[in-house]
Amino acid sequence: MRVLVSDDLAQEGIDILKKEFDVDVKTKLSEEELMEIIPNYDALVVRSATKVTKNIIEKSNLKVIGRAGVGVDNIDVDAATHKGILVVNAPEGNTIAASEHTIALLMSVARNIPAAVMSLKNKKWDRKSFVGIEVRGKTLGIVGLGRIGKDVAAKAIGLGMNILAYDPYIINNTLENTHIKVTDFETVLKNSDFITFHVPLTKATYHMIDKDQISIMKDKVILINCARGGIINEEALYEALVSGKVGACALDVFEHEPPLESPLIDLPNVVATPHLGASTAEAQINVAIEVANDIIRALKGELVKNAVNMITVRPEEYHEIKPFIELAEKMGSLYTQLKNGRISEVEMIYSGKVTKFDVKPITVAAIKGILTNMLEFPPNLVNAYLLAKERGIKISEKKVSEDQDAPGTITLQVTTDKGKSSISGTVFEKDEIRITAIDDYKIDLIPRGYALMSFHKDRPGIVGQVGSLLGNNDINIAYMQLGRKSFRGEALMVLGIDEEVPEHVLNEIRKIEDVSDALFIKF
Ligand SMILES: NC(=O)C1=CN([C@@H]2O[C@H](COP(=O)(O)OP(=O)(O)OC[C@H]3O[C@@H](n4cnc5c(N)ncnc54)[C@H](O)[C@@H]3O)[C@@H](O)[C@H]2O)C=CC1
Ligand SMILES: O=C(O)C(=O)COP(=O)(O)O
Repeated sequence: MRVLVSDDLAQEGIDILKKEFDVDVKTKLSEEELMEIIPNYDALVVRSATKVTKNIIEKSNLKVIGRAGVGVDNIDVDAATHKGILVVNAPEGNTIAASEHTIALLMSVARNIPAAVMSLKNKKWDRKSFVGIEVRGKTLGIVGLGRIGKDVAAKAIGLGMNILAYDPYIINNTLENTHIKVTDFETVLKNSDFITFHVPLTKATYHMIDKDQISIMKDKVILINCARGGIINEEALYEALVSGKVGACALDVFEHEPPLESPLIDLPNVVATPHLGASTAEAQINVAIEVANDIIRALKGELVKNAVNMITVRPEEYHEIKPFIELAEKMGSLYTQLKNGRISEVEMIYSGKVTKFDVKPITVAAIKGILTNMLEFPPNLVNAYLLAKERGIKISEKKVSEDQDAPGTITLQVTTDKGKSSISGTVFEKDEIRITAIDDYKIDLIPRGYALMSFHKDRPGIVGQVGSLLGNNDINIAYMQLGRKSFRGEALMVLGIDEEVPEHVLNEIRKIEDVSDALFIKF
């Protein structure tokens, strides 16, 4: 397999990848150049410089895109998901680097360090122009209280600052640090002397700071952006810096990088660095190793650690949940081999010990199984959910009987224009998976290899007739299961078989008196 690294990646990561795959490092490629070579690769590793556009993704045969860092705003994740390409990042390796850089920027602005350095290097001994302000006792507003935001808070508390934070997605009582006051956005903007941003660039955060937001801030507020250009509207910021409403700002990131034409960097009250937040020796080694290991896992089909566009399983639960994932996929596949009709709804019902897990990956596996027989290109765990939604299929899940000591069972219930039907399954000890019911028929089917299912009226002789037809065609029966709704009523026969059943044999079975249908199933 081949891996392309298209941005600067620490050698430690490249070495890990090279042990397993052919690795090419080609940086500073244009979109056209990348589009030309991308079909040759199974994996692409980037930082923030490469823009992984829809055009590139559509031309590719990639299985995984790795981001050696946190922000994935340079990758068209939707396009990747649609194509079933896994996106992974390395979210933990550069937290400290980014938060230390934020504090460095904060102190640089507060004490005019860059301008003072330049002045002295120009052989001036000017102490008057660079009188700074102390940060102790001042209020630092933190927008985005994730990994970096929290670490900045801890460091700023150490500097004696008061912290106001805004993050609508964190649960207040999960914060260990009681010195952080979590409040609403407006309160942070109105009451902070310094405001620092640690949110990802998304539709919701794009220009979250514009003219209106700046207008309610304290006069001479100091802004720090070490997260992403685009979070602050640069035009509005420029005006506010010129008018003095914003006293000063420190920027590590810009809407268009490099921002060499940006008038912002020429302003005296702007401290600017060229996207250095993650640029420490330690962080670069961390993220390179983190992403390289996930690329290896992804290309080997193993569980990845940091999936961006796939529901993942907690590593400590992986071994327990894995057989349920396999079972659900087989149940989904069995469903579409048995039934037809336009699917409008899929409901997954969980009971017993499986309810202790986050069951989303199991639901997605069932959807994958269903879609595999319906689509020209088989879906995977990355795009199955999206593809089902695009086809108007409503997906839901519920947990019933949460007795976690009971064996875990799953029921797949599908609604189509022809009605409702269901398949149930369970996992026995030693991860033995079984299909235990199809609609009202109770069975005990091992979903592996091949099976023949015949629907017929319960009467003596049918089993023998089917058996001899198979025997005459040299098809070996491994085991047999019978399920019936009532004595001499409708019945289902399941035969585990070692060979494929050709269509003409199926037709002969269908001609047997009282047999309503016969289907060959591949697991
Ligand atoms: N300058 C640099 O070199 C670096 C920049 N970054 C940037 O920093 C960002 C944050 O990184 P982490 O803290 O590791 O990510 P994280 O995912 O741990 O934290 C992001 C936080 O933002 C919050 N958030 C999301 N939308 C929000 C909104 N609309 N309003 C308020 N809060 C919102 C989330 O709930 C989350 O707690 C990254 O997305 C990346 O863009 C990260 C590393 C280095
Ligand atoms: O990790 C992030 O989000 C960063 O912004 C770091 O970017 P970089 O890898 O240094 O181009």
